[in-house]
Amino acid sequence: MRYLTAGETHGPQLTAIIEGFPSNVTIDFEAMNFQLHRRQKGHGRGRRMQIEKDTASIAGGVRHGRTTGAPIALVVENNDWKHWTSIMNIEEQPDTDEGKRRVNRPRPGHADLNGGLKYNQRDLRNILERSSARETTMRVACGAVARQLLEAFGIKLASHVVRIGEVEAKSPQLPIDELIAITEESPVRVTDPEAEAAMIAAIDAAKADGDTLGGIVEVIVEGAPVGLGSHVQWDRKLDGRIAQAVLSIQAFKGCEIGIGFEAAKLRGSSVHDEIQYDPEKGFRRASNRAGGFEGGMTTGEPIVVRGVMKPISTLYKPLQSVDIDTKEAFTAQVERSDTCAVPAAGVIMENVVAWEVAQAFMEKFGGDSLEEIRRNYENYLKQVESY
Ligand SMILES: Cc1cc2nc3c(=O)[nH]c(=O)nc-3n(C[C@H](O)[C@H](O)[C@H](O)COP(=O)(O)O)c2cc1C
Ligand SMILES: C=C(O[C@@H]1CC(C(=O)O)=C[C@@H](OP(=O)(O)O)[C@H]1O)C(=O)O
Repeated sequence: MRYLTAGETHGPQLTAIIEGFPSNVTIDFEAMNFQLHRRQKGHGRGRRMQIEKDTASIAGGVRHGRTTGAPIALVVENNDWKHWTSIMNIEEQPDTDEGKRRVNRPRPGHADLNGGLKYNQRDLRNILERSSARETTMRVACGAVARQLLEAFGIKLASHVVRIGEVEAKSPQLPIDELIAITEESPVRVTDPEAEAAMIAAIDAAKADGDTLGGIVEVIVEGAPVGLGSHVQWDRKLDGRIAQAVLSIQAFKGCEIGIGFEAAKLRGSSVHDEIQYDPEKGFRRASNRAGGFEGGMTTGEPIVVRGVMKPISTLYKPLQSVDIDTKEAFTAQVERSDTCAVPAAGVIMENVVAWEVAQAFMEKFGGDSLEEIRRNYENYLKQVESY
């Protein structure tokens, strides 16, 4: 199972094609679009999110509400395109820099300069348009389709914000449905009201200073069976693949599985999860500091992944840069921008993790139709139960 995305942030639309998705999965369009809606929320986003009302339409691979096994084509239209039609004109460009809204003063922290040098583009907008996190709309749409397959097997995902700037939220050990219900109501996706107020104040203060903030989000996956991923080859280790997916989200610079970096400080006896056996439930762990992984395979305990997002690179009080034409020192270009997108990024992370788990699920249980996957899955569960 794989997918590719295409499209520019201010172009007409974003597109994705999913290949290898099984047949006979009922697609809940409302649930898919709910994920896109969640991605648009969160305190600290810029004006763009008021312009867009993201909904995905399906242009292939689904008939009468069910997948057919054919590639699934997804489209999200950019409402903002109407304001950018001449600037983004695909066939001919206006002659003036102003008409093109040319970018020639690269923003430190963004893809502008590296992309301009690498692709030999003197208008850095040609880099900006594709490097923008607008692209994550399609990653969320694909993840939202993948999680419908996971849900058919009782696998659920949730996320919450752990940190924004200096403010840390209490990390609750709540049942997953409760975590989902509370975070959905919070403008910064936390369950801790004190931290919520402090995070909102920190975002507002950064905005007032023309500055930005990053943070940490945690994703939890419940219900994944033991044995997704594999120890036998480096690129089959599911924890490694999840880390790659997380680090590929724009502005993500770190990823932890379970207690992650904390493990460096502790002795083995305080890190590893002791093994127990329950005649009813089978093999279990006394704790889950490993975050649901050993040897690149799921243990059957919840998967716990954290991602670190750096502060947004575009500053309304810009940092020092260089004009690529004159080579003179100049302040970086200012584009309309978010102050903090950590809450939205948590939703993105949830959906990219969903994709990786679904892909590993497909590798393990194979099958072209939902029925075939279910047979394989149930047989495997019997094997594990009688082990
Ligand atoms: C949800 C989300 C929203 C973002 N919004 C902005 C933004 O408004 N302005 C900006 O400069 N960067 C924004 N970014 C980050 C940039 O896209 C990212 O820093 C850039 O593509 C360079 O990639 P890198 O930071 O991974 O190296 C956002 C990232 C995410 C995940
Ligand atoms: C459009 C989205 O995020 C954008 C990500 C982004 C960036 O540089 O990554 C810059 C901003 O773009 P714009 O200048 O059009 O407002 C954000 O709004 C989105 O998340 O859908």
